[in-house]
Amino acid sequence: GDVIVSGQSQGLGQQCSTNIIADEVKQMFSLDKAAASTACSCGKPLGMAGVCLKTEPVEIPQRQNEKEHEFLLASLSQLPSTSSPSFASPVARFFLLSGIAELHIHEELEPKRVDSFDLRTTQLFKLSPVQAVCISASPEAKEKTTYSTGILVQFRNEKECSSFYRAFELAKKKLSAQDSDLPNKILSLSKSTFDEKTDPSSAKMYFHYYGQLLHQQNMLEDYVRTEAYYAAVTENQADFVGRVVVDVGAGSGILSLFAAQAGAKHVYAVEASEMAEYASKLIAGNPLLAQRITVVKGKAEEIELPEKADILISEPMGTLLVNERMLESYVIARDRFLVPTGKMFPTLGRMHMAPFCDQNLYVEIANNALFWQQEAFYKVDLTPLHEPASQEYFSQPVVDAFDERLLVAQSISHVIDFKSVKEEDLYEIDIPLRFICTNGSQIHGLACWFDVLFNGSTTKRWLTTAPGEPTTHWYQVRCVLSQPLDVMPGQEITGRLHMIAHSAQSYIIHVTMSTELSGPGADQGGNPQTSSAKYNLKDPYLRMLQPKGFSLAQDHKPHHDGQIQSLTEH
Ligand SMILES: C[S@@+](CC[C@H](N)C(=O)[O-])C[C@H]1O[C@@H](n2cnc3c(N)ncnc32)[C@H](O)[C@@H]1O
Repeated sequence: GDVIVSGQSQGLGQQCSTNIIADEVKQMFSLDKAAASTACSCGKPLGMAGVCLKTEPVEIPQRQNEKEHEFLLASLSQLPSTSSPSFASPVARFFLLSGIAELHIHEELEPKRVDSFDLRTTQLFKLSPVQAVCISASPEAKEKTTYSTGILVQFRNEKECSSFYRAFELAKKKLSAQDSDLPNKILSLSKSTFDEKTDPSSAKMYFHYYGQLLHQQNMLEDYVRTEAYYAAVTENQADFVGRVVVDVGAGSGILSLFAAQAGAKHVYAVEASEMAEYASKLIAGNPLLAQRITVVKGKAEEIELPEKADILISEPMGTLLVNERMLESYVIARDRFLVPTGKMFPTLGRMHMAPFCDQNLYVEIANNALFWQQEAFYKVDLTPLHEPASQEYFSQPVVDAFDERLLVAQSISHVIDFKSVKEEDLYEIDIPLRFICTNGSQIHGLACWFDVLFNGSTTKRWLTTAPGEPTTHWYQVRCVLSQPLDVMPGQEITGRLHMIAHSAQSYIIHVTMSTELSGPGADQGGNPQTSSAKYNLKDPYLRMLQPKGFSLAQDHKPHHDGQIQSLTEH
């Protein structure tokens, strides 16, 4: 599914402490890699605040009622500071006692002088694979909800950084478990990967959207989508019979119900929004299946389940496959819950790209900015804002269903294998482009769409959002260039699609396309040209012709009678 919301949320109340910490971190450091280039006297590269720290993880044997994880550190100092390190040979120790979880820092040979951080109000931010900053609320600052104590940690390598990070998360998790009084072993951690990388107001708006039945209905009524899932599950019953299933982002619970219909032993329907309540209601209303489904309200990154899953089912796709950044939650759920030999439905996704020619679209976008060309708008000259307005319009990815005949080259694709992709791989997606133009025309930009594969043991099934196929609620996406390119038949176009994830659960997209001098068409007079642009996938231009564009797909009737409609097979 996809949430297409533009603009900022209003009146979402007070920011949570996570945001306050994140803001303070941003104020304390410019998070610019170039700033961290100098070296410490010990020869290690320095962090942005000039701290170098070595760690040697040492597991301390468990004592009665006490668990400790200890790290030997090379050096460490407080932030913000340019002063020399506050400890010459510091040791970091995670101290856990009933109801207390603290990070203790002390001098290696002088254990009595301890700086302690209460883990309830302490956050660890990874700045890079070998660098982290630890920010804590000082007691007097707590009332003012500001965070003032910080240490910057530079690790010798990724492994040591990860092991410190894991010990930190473990200590917080243990604290949470101690505090938690929830039944069914369901506990929420104080802070998760999701919270760390997501702007709270974006998350609030996102889960509010999915908490509404009308938006779940919107997805259920996309029969191309729903039929594809139904068919993939039903045709691969062997993958579900007697198996434990986790439905990641269950929404209304529809996929959990499909899995239970296919004979799953038990399904955990994990849903973070208020929709979890409705899912429980819907599932309870289907009593033959209900006894094999448990709704777990919470984020896939945070909830705990009593057993591992044999199969994950999910619909985490957004516009251009990756919008909403829910694929990351799917991958995290894989790492947390799926047995190593487990299956994922869907199993992989492909992004497809091709250059297109669409003069009408180009003129329409250019005309949107014409308003700002008025020289006497109530006697005010608006023209100084024409150029920025035009840039703004061209920075919106266009979402609509277009005629496949507008494509001027064979598409290329980029595969994301959900079974093996790392969560971090989705933070930045860099795709080299190379096309051979089939006809001479103007190129107005890059068209993109996606498909996903359900690699069942019995049947392989694709769900596609390609132009020319029945339209889905994802439509297609086009990045329009303000400077079109002229091409000859057979001419080569090269370039790059570079997508960088941001905390509002979406991506900034950079597109560069160039015509080459070489190649068969080049000798027919084409000039080398380059055009590039930047788009925010969070802020699309919704250009669907009908309010429910995917009604084009209504020839795929809802499934009522046990018959499976035939869908596109690749
Ligand atoms: C695209 S909808 C799919 C709903 C349902 N599975 C279906 O196919 O109709 C995605 C759902 O996942 C939920 N969701 C998104 N991120 C989540 C996360 N990290 N943990 C749990 N639920 C999440 C959303 O609230 C939303 O209901």
